[in-house]
Amino acid sequence: MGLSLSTLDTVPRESRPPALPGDLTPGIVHIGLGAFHRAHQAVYTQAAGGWGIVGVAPRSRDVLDRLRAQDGLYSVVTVDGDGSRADVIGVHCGLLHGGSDPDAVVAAIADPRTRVVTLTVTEKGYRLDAAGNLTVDEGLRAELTGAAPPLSTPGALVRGLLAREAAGAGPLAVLCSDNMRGNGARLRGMVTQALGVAGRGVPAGISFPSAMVDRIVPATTSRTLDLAHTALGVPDAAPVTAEPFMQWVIEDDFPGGRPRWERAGAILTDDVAPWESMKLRVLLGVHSGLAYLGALAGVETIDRALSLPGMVDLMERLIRDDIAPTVTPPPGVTVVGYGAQALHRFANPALGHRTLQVAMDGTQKLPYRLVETIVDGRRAGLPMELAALVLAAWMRFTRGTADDGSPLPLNDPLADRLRGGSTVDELLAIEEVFPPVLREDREYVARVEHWLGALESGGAADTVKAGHG
Ligand SMILES: NC(=O)c1ccc[n+]([C@@H]2O[C@H](COP(=O)([O-])OP(=O)(O)OC[C@H]3O[C@@H](n4cnc5c(N)ncnc54)[C@H](O)[C@@H]3O)[C@@H](O)[C@H]2O)c1
Ligand SMILES: O=P(O)(O)OC[C@@H](O)[C@@H](O)[C@H](O)[C@H](O)CO
Repeated sequence: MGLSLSTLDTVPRESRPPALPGDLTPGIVHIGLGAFHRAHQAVYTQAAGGWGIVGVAPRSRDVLDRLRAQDGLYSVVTVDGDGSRADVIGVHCGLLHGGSDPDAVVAAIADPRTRVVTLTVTEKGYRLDAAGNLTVDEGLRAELTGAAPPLSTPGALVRGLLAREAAGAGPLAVLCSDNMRGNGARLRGMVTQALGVAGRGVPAGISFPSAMVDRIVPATTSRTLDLAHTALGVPDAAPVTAEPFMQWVIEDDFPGGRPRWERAGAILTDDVAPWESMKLRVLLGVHSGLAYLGALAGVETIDRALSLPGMVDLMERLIRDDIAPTVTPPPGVTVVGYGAQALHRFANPALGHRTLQVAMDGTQKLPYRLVETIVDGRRAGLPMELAALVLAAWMRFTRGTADDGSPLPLNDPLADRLRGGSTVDELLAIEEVFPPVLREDREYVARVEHWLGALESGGAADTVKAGHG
């Protein structure tokens, strides 16, 4: 017998949730039942108390079926060098599959009890280009105009918001929990454009707060299953692993009300921007650097990439010399201190966060993690030397082989175009990723070419060890 309501009383008391899903009011519809939502927003919402989440799996049914078999229960296994603990989360009071039952998703968004819709659908799920334009093909147009079932995220949101308006179901906040620059404004832009295709405007009383979300949550592995089983005494088929650290900074704009997320330490503010740019440029810029350099060096996990000789020094210099001058931190925080904390978190050996997981979807991630940093730094007259190395590492990564010749999978929506583009200029010409000002900066292009050459001739490990081009 696995984890479920009927076995919960066999689970150690300290691991049990404070309330059961059936006791909660379904005030949130969350789209994207991935690992991050389950270890972050669900944890905050459980601690807030009273609010239940209707979880929507937009595509694959795998996690949904596992959760349904467990009455919505699963555990978060928090790991660090000192050991692990498991906490059962019991906050999902409804579970829907968007792919096979899109009408149920529309009905949930239109339900007057719903006051917040949240999303973790990865950057590509929003179907926006770098400039924030919605990519509308025939299929999406049919979804938005009601000619086809709303299977995509824009489709589900538009049909749900229109049904909600028709039902007079009241105000609502639509909250993005994905890593994206200006995520509230981008989501508002996406919904506005999508509604425009349907010939409609954004209904009154709908807000799109910005948020910065942070917790390292690697993909679940068999080790996660083992740790959860050991801690709970019963098998859990849907656990997630997470680091102890978690942070959520949210723009406090919830016209229909919200859970008391601050009970679990969330920061409610009127200005998320400094938190967001610090996280995207420092933590995620460095994360991507470790992922590409580490993958090229044949290193499987982020902590092992950080332990390559010279890597800590290189990342500290990247933060101090290249990234920090482009970031205005929130009051009371220093970028270098924040960066040191990020490096400490990345060094957690128990996370097993795979370099290839962090490396995926590079064309979606690089603009806000690295490219905008480089453009700002160059505009300020800085050399941006180590940022050029990270960019060169991504370019080298797109060639599809590690330094020892073993294949590296290129998991990216623009993969076809990347395989074709082999020179620095050809890659910098991908306008969805790079603005013209970067390829026009010939001195900088030469720097990137120089690092790419160093990576190709000497390999990533030796290039990092040397620490200079
Ligand atoms: N995992 C982390 O450490 C972490 C931390 C902070 C933020 N995030 C954010 O959360 C996102 C998801 O991370 P995760 O760890 O849950 O990944 P995951 O692979 O476990 O889940 C991805 C989710 O996105 C959905 N999805 C993927 N492509 C989609 C598409 N085209 N349309 C609609 N839905 C789509 C999937 O159905 C799934 O629910 C990340 O992309 C990031 O923006 C993750
Ligand atoms: O989740 P992704 O694929 O967008 O990015 C991978 C990681 O860089 C990211 O998830 C970080 O672990 C996370 O953002 C830390 O809060």
